[in-house]
Amino acid sequence: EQNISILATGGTIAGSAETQTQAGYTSGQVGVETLLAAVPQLKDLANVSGEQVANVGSQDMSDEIWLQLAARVNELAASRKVDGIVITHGTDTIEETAYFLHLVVDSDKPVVLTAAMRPSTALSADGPLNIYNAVAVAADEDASGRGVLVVVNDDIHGARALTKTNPTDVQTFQSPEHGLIGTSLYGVNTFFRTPYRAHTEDSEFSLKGVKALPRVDVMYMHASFSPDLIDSAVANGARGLVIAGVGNGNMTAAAQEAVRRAVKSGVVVVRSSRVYSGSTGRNVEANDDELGTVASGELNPAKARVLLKLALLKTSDAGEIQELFYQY
Ligand SMILES: NC(=O)C[C@H](N)C(=O)O
Repeated sequence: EQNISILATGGTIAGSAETQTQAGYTSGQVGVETLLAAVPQLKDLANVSGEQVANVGSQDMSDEIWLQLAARVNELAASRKVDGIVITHGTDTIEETAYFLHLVVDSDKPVVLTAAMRPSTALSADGPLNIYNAVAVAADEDASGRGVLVVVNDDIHGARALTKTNPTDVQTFQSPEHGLIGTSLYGVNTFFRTPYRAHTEDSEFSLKGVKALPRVDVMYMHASFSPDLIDSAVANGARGLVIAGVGNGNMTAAAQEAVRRAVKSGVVVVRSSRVYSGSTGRNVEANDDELGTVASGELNPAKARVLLKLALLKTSDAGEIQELFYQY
């Protein structure tokens, strides 16, 4: 029998409300033992054990929790007694945590995140079956080597691809560029593909000796953007900035001037897009060669921020960081 460790971090999956039928609720209320007790069928899949790492709504996910979680995942994955790991998480930032772990976990054992859109107390709560499927994927040898996965609503997503698309819909997650890694139907898994970019064992990123991550801020572009926000982020210690640009990572002329100032002061600026899908290309409308900026490719602003934080642990050279954005 496979041994699966479950690390709980909070989220709606651990949320609770006063009644079964209300929209309002609080995330991160219920402990890991209660989550597991709601799915007694897990014993048919694997030998599971639970640990509470945090209990927050994932809007409060932080660098500190990421570092703690990554260290624990790497420790468990290195143990011969652990075959796979499941992490319960909020949906709001699951794509960031999943991509972070995708880059810093040094193991080919399955690491599977799961979540829910309805709190644990709701009518037709989606958490229990999601946990069941996540454990089934984590216990599946065929899941190994596919990077960090997110199992929700019968779908198996890759960490790099998935994004949340709706604030309330149970079917909120999509992988718009490359589609699903597979499906899990009542614990029966089908795999379609393996992510093609480098990850986990092949990733060059390591958190050994890292006590804190560099500050990277996201600037959301729109008509009449206030460029002083960029200067302010730099003055307050940002080492990197991600522009959530309009269209192909575009920004106002005044924002470009502020970006030039930021780059001149040694801050690395990545251009991504506020558009839901597609790729922000180098030198398309904005001239990255001339601005000294980096194009994010398919990474949305939140994920570009994750990669930039890790890249800045290695280098502040925009050219080298562009290469990392092509590779990961
Ligand atoms: N559905 C959810 O999990 C949303 C919640 N705010 C969270 O991310 O923790």
